[in-house]
Amino acid sequence: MGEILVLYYSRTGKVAQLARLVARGVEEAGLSARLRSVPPVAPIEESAAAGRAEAPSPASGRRWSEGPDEGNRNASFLVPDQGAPYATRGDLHDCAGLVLGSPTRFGNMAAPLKHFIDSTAAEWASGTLVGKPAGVFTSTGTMHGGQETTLLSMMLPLLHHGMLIVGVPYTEAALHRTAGGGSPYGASHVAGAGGDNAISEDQRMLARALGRRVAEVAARLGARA
Ligand SMILES: Cc1cc2nc3c(=O)[nH]c(=O)nc-3n(C[C@H](O)[C@H](O)[C@H](O)COP(=O)(O)O)c2cc1C
Repeated sequence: MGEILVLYYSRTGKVAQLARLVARGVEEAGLSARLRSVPPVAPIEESAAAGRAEAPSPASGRRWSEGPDEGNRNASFLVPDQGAPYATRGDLHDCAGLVLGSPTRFGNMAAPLKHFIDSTAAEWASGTLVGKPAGVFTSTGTMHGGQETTLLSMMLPLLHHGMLIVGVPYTEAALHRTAGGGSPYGASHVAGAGGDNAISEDQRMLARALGRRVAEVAARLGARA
């Protein structure tokens, strides 16, 4: 049981890009990453929740790329994310650690991710996630639009689940340098009002550092590749 679940919601692709960077960090630490997303919520939920194809298997040797903007740092992502398959609650049972990502919405996590978390009462009751390491990441439109409140609020349900919260330490040099996203509470990106900002080198390094750190802690707790 050596996989780290990278579970996210993304509407226009920024959090999805961060998720792939986090997954790379997990693999740099020698564990596998399972990338999963959650469906949008809509008044008629069934129509919003059509299935997605199975993910490429990390076991096949494929490394997670950083997504469609590789080589185009100025790409705009104002299109619906076509990201990872939707998570099942079984993914929570399987994982050795969890990294949770959401866009910031009104200073908080987005409803689709909260909706998924609210469906995990059975896992809370049975202690499925107790003692497993967890980290969080987000993307905002603006610099002071609530990255840290979102990251902190995302930790709350993880603490209720008994998870061990892992942040990003200041021994990561990029945390001192970054002029945008990235914080000791987790990885982040400032997308800009139109979503046009590319994920900066420091933000990329910090997203990978978060994935590495969750994986390293999971390994110390007994997870094996
Ligand atoms: C309903 C809604 C609320 C938002 N609230 C905030 C906010 O409070 N602060 C902020 O900086 N950006 C806010 N944004 C912008 C998103 O956080 C930003 O575009 C983010 O990069 C989207 O991530 P995604 O590309 O993964 O969907 C909001 C966007 C929407 C649609």
